[in-house]
Amino acid sequence: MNKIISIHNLSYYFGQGTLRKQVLFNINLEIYAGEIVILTGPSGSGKTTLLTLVGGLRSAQSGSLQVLERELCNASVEQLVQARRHNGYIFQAHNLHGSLTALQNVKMGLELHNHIGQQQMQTWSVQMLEQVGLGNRLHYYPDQLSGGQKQRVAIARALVSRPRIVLADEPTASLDSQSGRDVVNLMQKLAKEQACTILMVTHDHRILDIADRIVHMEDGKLVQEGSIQQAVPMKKSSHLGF
Ligand SMILES: Nc1ncnc2c1ncn2[C@@H]1O[C@H](COP(=O)(O)OP(=O)(O)OP(=O)(O)O)[C@@H](O)[C@H]1O
Repeated sequence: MNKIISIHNLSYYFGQGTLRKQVLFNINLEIYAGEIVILTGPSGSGKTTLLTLVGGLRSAQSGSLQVLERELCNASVEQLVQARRHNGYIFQAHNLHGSLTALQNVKMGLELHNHIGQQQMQTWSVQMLEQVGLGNRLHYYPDQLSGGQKQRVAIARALVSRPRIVLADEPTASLDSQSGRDVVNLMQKLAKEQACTILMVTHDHRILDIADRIVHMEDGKLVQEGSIQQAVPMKKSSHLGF
């Protein structure tokens, strides 16, 4: 299988000088093309930090983090911007622009891709909103949509550029149980159709079954497989990429 993300002895520190604090310790993990990997663990264990490093939203100081064969550890700002072009992001708060319609928000997902013409952007964005069941809400503003609908717009925005990797941080946290289930089912379906890899942070045990693999973090470290099985009920087998 094709390795999409390859992490070796990765450590991360926040702050400088006497305020410097290590939050990730020697992380080792491999993620393959088309996998859905869920990161779980207690609050403060480093899940979001790891997700943002993989997403090129910050750069790690030590070890190796290769995403699509690019080294992101100690990467420059420009290298991180380049790396982000291949990613779609979905966050807990949908982060839609309140002054833009659903369609305009989805088009923003194509903003970095300047080789795509206006007409193409329009067509792809409409098609993507139709795929998430919002073809009849193209011109609605976020305020006029339910929580689940807003999150579906966020999914459409993340996937419209057909990213190789989708990074999701607590995508169901603000949703009721049914909307949360609908949202992850949709992510799973679209990701499989587009053959993209998903790395998702969640505390929501109701959605763990969509994972091909569950990775558990504690105190900035990935913990062993045995501990994962004790920590979270799983419907599918899991293993760490050590
Ligand atoms: N910008 C920051 N500056 C300094 N420390 C930070 C910063 N962001 C996070 N931390 C610290 O890094 C550690 C890991 O935080 P992180 O947000 O990655 O954990 P998490 O597992 O995602 O937690 P949660 O489930 O609550 O979101 C925590 O101790 C946190 O306080």
